[in-house]
Amino acid sequence: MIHIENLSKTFTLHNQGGAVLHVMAGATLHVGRGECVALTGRSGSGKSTLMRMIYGNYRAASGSLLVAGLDMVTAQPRQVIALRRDTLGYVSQFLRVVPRVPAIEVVAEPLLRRGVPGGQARDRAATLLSRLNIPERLWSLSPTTFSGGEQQRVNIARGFAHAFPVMLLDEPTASLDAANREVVLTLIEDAKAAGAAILGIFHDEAARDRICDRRVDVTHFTPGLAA
Ligand SMILES: Nc1ncnc2c1ncn2[C@@H]1O[C@H](COP(=O)(O)OP(=O)(O)OP(=O)(O)O)[C@@H](O)[C@H]1O
Repeated sequence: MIHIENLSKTFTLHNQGGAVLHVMAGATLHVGRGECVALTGRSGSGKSTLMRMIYGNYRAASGSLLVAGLDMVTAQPRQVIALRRDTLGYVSQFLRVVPRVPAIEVVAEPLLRRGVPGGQARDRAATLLSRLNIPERLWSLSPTTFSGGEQQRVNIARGFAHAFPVMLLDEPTASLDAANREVVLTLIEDAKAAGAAILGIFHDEAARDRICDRRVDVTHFTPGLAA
């Protein structure tokens, strides 16, 4: 579902005399259905940059990057939007909170956007919020005032509301307590069992060992650092 061949990335710093940074070269990686792959490598090796290229936030300089058959190097914005609506999910580390939107709507939104009827979407959102131990009295409130951990759990509930065939996870268990960490690991295992292709950054080594089938060390794709 994710096919990456010989991908490279440069950043041009226009505010610093046009300096060009070569941050990635020769990146090659494949993630199939029902597989979970962990990106590893030291800080600054390019894990987040690779995830952002896969999600379509950064454009690669050269090489090939296919997500569910869509070529992300040449894709049009409307194709990327459709891919993100139906096929490619991204659980970022932090919730981007829209003021005044209740938590249950935040979680239901990916389903509503796909045309799932409101009642059904909110039922699914309620199930996830319960599983992630968000007290029901908070569901009708905006997550802006929630604790850091509560916001993270709302973010995870939102990320798993629709069963995306391809998922990117950025430290999904960071700073969760043991009970909620277990819930999240089970959600990931269920998504895998349902055939999702998952790529993630997991500093939680025990979590990585439990759910990931393989590791890819991004340091091998870092110019000047490659082993
Ligand atoms: N928008 C940007 N503009 C310029 N350079 C960038 C940009 N984003 C990332 N970089 C550079 O690309 C390299 C890889 O950064 P990246 O954030 O992908 O590393 P990482 O492996 O995710 O690190 P960490 O584990 O610390 O989060 C770094 O040298 C960083 O400075």
